Amino acid sequence: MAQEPVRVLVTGAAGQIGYALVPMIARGVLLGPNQPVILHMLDIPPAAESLNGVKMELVDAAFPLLKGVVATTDVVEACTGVNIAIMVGGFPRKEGMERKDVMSKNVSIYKAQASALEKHAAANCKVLVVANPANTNALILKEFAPSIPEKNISCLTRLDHNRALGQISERLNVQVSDVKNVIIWGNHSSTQYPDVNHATVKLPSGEEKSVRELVADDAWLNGEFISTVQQRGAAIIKARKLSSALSAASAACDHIRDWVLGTPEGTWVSMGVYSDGSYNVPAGLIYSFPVTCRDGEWSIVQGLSIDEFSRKKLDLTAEELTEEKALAYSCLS
Ligand SMILES: NC(=O)c1ccc[n+]([C@@H]2O[C@H](COP(=O)([O-])OP(=O)(O)OC[C@H]3O[C@@H](n4cnc5c(N)ncnc54)[C@H](O)[C@@H]3O)[C@@H](O)[C@H]2O)c1
Ligand SMILES: O=C(O)C[C@H](O)C(=O)O
Repeated sequence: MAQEPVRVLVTGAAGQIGYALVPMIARGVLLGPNQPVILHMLDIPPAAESLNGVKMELVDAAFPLLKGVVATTDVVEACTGVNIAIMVGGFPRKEGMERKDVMSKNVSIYKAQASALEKHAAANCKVLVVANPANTNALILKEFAPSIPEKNISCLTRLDHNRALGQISERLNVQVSDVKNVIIWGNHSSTQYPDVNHATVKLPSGEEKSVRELVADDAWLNGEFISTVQQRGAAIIKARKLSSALSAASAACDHIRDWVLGTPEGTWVSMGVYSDGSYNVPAGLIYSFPVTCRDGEWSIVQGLSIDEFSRKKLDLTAEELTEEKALAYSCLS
């Protein structure tokens, strides 16, 4: 029997992530090759013509899974009936800025769009915030959409997770698909903590070995590896004069696909989710944790050992998120 189409909202769809993301969604990268989709694309009036151009290209691409396109500058029309909302709309940082420097422009967008989603999205809509500062925008969206369950609101740290996998794969000269269970803790910012203490590599023999053992260079793992992942967004901006787009779009698809369809047995991924106090992270922050997903729900992986070095890093990034929350409220008032 033919499956009902899923309605997927992309805000900021005329921007550069949007341009990379919408064809991925229409090709089945988000929800699999058998799931039809209807795309809802939102942008602001100055971008309306460009948004219409993206719609024309989607029609011209004749994607078999794409059953309809709504391209609009009306937030209510954009949010109506959506099952998945990927919130990319906002302003990116430029070279030399930290992500929280775009806070005052972006948090107000998330306050405004929270109520449209709350009132008009389908029940149980899953929300992924991509726009920076991603954790704090997601928190503001959550606080101004109190009837959306907190388990349905997340932010993107999968890009950082994938960057960490990529760095380990290059260092060990192994396939990226054979590396798993890195963790991004905390904020999608330069205080995030990319942690390899539980990560493994599958060897050609089929045996799984710890990344720390295989790399055998703690100075690199505790130093350059961490700073490379933390600063990768800035390195891309320096090189491209634009922030990451194709890798961000791909990571957004990975995030939603695993959330909806489940993580493979024995594998976890990183998602920014509402803290319940696990690992002594203050409750009430949107913080990146290791999670597994099943039946459309994520759960934080419990019981991982945290050494003293890691503890300090988990706390530092939590402190930054607490400060960002206060800053966000001061921007809104
Ligand atoms: N979390 C991550 O891993 C990650 C990765 C890359 C980029 N980002 C962030 O994603 C955001 C988008 O990046 P980009 O490179 O696509 O930027 P972009 O400037 O190319 O596109 C952003 C789009 O959002 C639109 N927009 C602005 N205000 C809006 C509103 N109120 N409603 C709807 N649309 C609105 C703009 O008109 C523009 O078309 C930035 O904040 C960037 O920093 C996050
Ligand atoms: O770094 C940025 O500002 C863009 C994005 O958050 C990234 O990590 O690439």
